[in-house]
Amino acid sequence: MSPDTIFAVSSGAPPSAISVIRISGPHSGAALTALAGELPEPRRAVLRSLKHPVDSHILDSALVLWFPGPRTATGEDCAELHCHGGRAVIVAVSAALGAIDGCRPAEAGEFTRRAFANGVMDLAEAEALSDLLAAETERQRKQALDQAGGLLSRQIEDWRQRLLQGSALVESELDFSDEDDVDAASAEKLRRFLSDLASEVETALATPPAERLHDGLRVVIAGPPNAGKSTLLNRLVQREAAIVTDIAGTTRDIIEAPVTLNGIAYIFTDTAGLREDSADAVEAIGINRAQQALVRADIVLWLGAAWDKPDHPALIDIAAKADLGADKAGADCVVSAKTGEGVEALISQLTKLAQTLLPPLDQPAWNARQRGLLRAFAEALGRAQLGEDMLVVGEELRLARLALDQITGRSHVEDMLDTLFGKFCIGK
Ligand SMILES: Nc1nc2c(c(=O)[nH]1)N(C=O)[C@@H](CNc1ccc(C(=O)N[C@@H](CCC(=O)O)C(=O)O)cc1)CN2
Ligand SMILES: Nc1nc2c(ncn2[C@@H]2O[C@H](COP(=O)(O)OP(=O)(O)OP(=O)(O)O)[C@@H](O)[C@H]2O)c(=O)[nH]1
Ligand SMILES: [Mg+2]
Repeated sequence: MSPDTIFAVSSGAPPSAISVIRISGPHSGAALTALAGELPEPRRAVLRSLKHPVDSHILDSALVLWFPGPRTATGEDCAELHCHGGRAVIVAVSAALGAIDGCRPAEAGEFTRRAFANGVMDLAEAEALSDLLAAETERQRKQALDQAGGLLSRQIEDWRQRLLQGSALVESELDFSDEDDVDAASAEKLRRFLSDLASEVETALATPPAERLHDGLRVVIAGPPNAGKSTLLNRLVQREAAIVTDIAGTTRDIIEAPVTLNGIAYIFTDTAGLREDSADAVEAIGINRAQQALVRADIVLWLGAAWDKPDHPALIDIAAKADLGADKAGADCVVSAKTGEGVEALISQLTKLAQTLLPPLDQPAWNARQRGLLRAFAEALGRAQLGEDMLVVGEELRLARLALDQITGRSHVEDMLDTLFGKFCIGK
């Protein structure tokens, strides 16, 4: 049975200057003809009056495009109506489309789901497209655009091809195994081949997770009471996110403020001042939360004494209240949140440190789902290297390939499709 033809507003919320209504499916050409007259030349915008297919009253004057399949964004016949972006225009044109046989409004993510089903993009590319739509920083945009263009998928394809070569070696050993024992030299060659592959996967797993890039690096500001933590937070996020007073113990709860600096997304966290002897029950709970935040931090901005520094691999040791001449030997950064002195230098140190904690540009960024499958891939490769029996080795290589195929969605992904495509907006 041929699929429905779907349509939706693919541009932003009305009212807007222009509204793009996308149509995809086997009746796209008929729908376009019904509203706009004869089909224009493929991929050429033409100005047409859109008319209601039943009573011929004019709905809008619009630019329309015709994209015959299968070389289209969804792999199906597609059409676009670039209408005026008023609500009533959209309602009228949508009603006219809905009245055409076989046409119905699209569900969230349904265009992209069809692109995936028709092999226009694989699952990793669809995930990256979702990231691209959510991107708010320059770094997120670059990463998602590269990955939507196949950066990660090409890596998977390379590994997959090499895995197939490994499987072919195993097959040829199995073919000859009745003549002789498995040739020791070729078994060794296979092992080396697989261990090279496994070490590349380990390198990929050692890169920082994609979530850090998308959710923002967690920067925790910590130190004793009254150190100037909340003042620094407010300075960094350029608003009064936290209450500042000269009373020690002002901040009690965790205060989170998302901000973008130099194209990198952060979540800054202000915390209660750390002290051992708090008599106040509320403050004591706050201190406990501060310690938990420190454990989860990607980066710590430390405003306390050098000897009291928490043990954290990514920490910037700050001498605060520089305008008071406050001095701290060996500090990484001297800052006055009050006057702004040293704040630029702090931000550039932070940027440098952040670069080391984010997935490197020009390399795939692996999300939690993909990392889980990479681990399964690496484990199967590990077992294959240990296998003595070529039948066992062959089976492990098959499992390894299955893990790769789940990353790109070649197999076994039905259960995650609704979750992924449901995240898209209608019209995508
Ligand atoms: N107006 C409009 N703008 C848009 C989209 C769209 O669908 N419509 N896109 C929707 O997401 C994005 C562009 N993505 C697209 C991806 C592939 C094809 C496509 O037709 N690909 C064919 C032919 C390419 C060619 O002519 O060179 C192919 O790859 O075979 C079109 C749009 C962003 N901007
Ligand atoms: N002169 C000067 N005073 C500062 C500076 N930063 C903060 N202060 C003052 O120090 C006092 C405490 O500042 P806060 O930012 O509330 O300190 P805090 O570390 O958040 O304190 P708690 O929330 O109690 O742990 C306030 O009176 C601030 O105005 C600074 O750079 N220079
Ligand atoms: Mg505070």
